[in-house]
Amino acid sequence: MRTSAIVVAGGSGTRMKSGIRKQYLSLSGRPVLSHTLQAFDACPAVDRMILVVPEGDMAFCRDSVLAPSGLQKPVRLVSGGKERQESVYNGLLAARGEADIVAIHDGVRPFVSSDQIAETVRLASETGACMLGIPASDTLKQVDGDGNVRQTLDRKTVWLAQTPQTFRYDLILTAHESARRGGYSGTDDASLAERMGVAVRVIPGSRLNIKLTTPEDLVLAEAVIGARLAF
Ligand SMILES: Nc1ccn([C@@H]2O[C@H](COP(=O)(O)OP(=O)(O)OP(=O)(O)O)[C@@H](O)[C@H]2O)c(=O)n1
Ligand SMILES: C[C@](O)(CO)[C@H](O)COP(=O)(O)O
Repeated sequence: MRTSAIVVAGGSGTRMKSGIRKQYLSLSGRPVLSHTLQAFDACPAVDRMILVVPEGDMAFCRDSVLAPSGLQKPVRLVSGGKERQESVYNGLLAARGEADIVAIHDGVRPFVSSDQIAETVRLASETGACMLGIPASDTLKQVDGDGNVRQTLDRKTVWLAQTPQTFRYDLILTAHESARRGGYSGTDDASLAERMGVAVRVIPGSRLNIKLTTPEDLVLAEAVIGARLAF
């Protein structure tokens, strides 16, 4: 099965409140995005990559992210959209004809493991859809607009979604096109498949597979890098 990774890095990083887009911030001397791409480059289950970036960043990404990263697999640059869902869709269109399976991943999750990527590919090849997640370990509260607890949720059945979210290509393209026709906007790709009635398999990711979203996440990221260097 031909497998393409679609790494989405077309966002503005508003919540990170940094001078440059968070996907380009330096982690251990390399851009965040370089760490992410190298995890997919090292995964034997992935044949090629599509990197989705803001339209105006193409030359920068080519010269300052891809070139120094020493990637072995082909990477194609594609321009992103206004929302993550549109960026993914642009990546899907670019993968047409080259992929039977697509692993869709946030470019700002640099600590994903190649083994876990491979396992999502293996299972998506069998079932059509597989994603990483972690079971909720904190007590979950539903909170109303006034900041008061409305109810405590049963956390036994709640998992926090991660990426990659990996699908049979035709399945996820159909789901995206259905969402576009229906005006549905989801915060992840699995939700588009779910609304089509697809059973999405969730397998354990890692608490280290963090999404760099706010400045505190950078502190965590440096700690992960430090811990890795220590072992
Ligand atoms: N129009 C967009 C928005 C997001 N993303 C990507 O989707 C991933 C998860 O999105 P998020 O963490 O929300 O990134 P941003 O949208 O950049 O952050 P913010 O919401 O703080 O602006 C990131 O790798 C981001 O670059 C994208 O490719 N295209
Ligand atoms: C796709 C995702 O990472 C799964 O948890 C998450 O939904 C992305 O949300 P964001 O607001 O686009 O970062």
